[in-house]
Amino acid sequence: MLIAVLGGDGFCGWPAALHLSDLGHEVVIVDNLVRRRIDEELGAQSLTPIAGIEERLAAWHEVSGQQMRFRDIDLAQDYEGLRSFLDTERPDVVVHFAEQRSAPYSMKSPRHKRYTVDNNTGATHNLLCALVETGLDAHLVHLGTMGVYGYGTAGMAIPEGYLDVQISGDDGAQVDQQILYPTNPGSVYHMTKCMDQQLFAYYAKNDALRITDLHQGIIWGTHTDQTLRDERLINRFDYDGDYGTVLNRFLMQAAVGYPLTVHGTGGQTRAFIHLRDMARCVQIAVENPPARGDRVKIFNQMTQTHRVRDLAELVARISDAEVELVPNPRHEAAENELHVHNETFLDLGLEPTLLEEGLLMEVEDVARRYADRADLDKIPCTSTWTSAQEAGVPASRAALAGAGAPVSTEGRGEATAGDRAGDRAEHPA
Ligand SMILES: O=c1ccn([C@@H]2O[C@H](COP(=O)(O)OP(=O)(O)O[C@H]3O[C@H](CS(=O)(=O)O)[C@@H](O)[C@H](O)[C@H]3O)[C@@H](O)[C@H]2O)c(=O)[nH]1
Repeated sequence: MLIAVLGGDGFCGWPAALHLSDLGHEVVIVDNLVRRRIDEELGAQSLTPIAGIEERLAAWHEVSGQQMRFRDIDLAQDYEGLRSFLDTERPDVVVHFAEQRSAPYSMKSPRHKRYTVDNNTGATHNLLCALVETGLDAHLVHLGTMGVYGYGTAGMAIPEGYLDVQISGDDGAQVDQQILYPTNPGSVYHMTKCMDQQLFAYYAKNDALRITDLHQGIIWGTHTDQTLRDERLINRFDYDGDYGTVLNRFLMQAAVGYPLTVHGTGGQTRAFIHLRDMARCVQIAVENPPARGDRVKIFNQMTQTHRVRDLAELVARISDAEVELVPNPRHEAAENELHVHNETFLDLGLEPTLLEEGLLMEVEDVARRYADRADLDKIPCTSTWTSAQEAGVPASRAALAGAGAPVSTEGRGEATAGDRAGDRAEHPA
């Protein structure tokens, strides 16, 4: 198949593009390279030394014989460029990673909030509009987030996108309905992915576009089989306070002897997935498109749930690092449980990479190897969520945790630990 990978120079986009190319697909990367410019803006570099896009493509050609192509298009700003790209190339599949993906970055200032909304919503809507205008029946696979659901669940597992509800009808009889699970974003970034969901639902209904939305958890890891084949193919490893995700940050912090920065009590429970499972999930989604006229297909793309303080304790155990509880810069529930359905990918053959298997290798191979490139001043999270928070106004606990979710601020350690990879029914945390 001819596959356009939008955002194919980024943390998930690059390894996914390599994986699809390795399978023999013809891959065209579309990217405006803005993530590299944001590195300059923040004065923070990837821990790993990433090559320029042309060098990446040349290296991949050298080691694999596959020729990936690159087009520099800003999807949010250059509708005409995007439309004409789709019209000329006529890809079978469009994988859409081309969004600003950091929650802290999206909360830094009014400029960052507006950029994130304009960029993410603009890119997604331009893409949908251009697919309709060009009459292209390409399968659109979008990288969404588990964060659309909010993280508290009222004693139930989060379904894959849709919720069965019963409401009282006009005549008093119960009416069954299936609705999109109510969104409850925790940052401006996460809010843009909620807005994406509505755009997808509308275009699937109105124009019969074929769309798959992957509700992905937090990525950990850096390598895939492909990125390991040559140092010029190495993937990004973000550790800074804006783009570094929690487990990779802990691994890096352990490698440089920096106390592990647990926000608040560390009672936040989140969904996780290894980078290489992400690439495999994208492949599975590409190979299992919805039919024309189907509703948006939604997969929960996660394999394990973990509580932040449990991750810190695990990393501390294997590395002798210290754990430090720091004030939480975010407006989020201090403690939550998280139960998630993810049967669709497991049924389609995903074999999860377990934290227990990959963790040590990640510490040794990546974090320690490139530790001398670290700038410790970039580690603290300096982006705060609200001015009310700075002024000490308490957060609305119920709203933070999710509609109707009971939130305990006293129940540290009471919830069952969430580490059941491969558990097909659900992943209690
Ligand atoms: O040093 C740190 C960094 C983070 N956290 C905590 O760890 C949790 C996760 O933070 P994160 O930065 O790892 O993840 P998040 O901001 O949610 O965003 C990341 O994970 C999302 C999936 S999910 O979290 O929504 O499932 C993706 O959509 C985003 O693109 C990706 O950047 C939060 O409770 C945060 O307060 C710490 O305790 N210490």
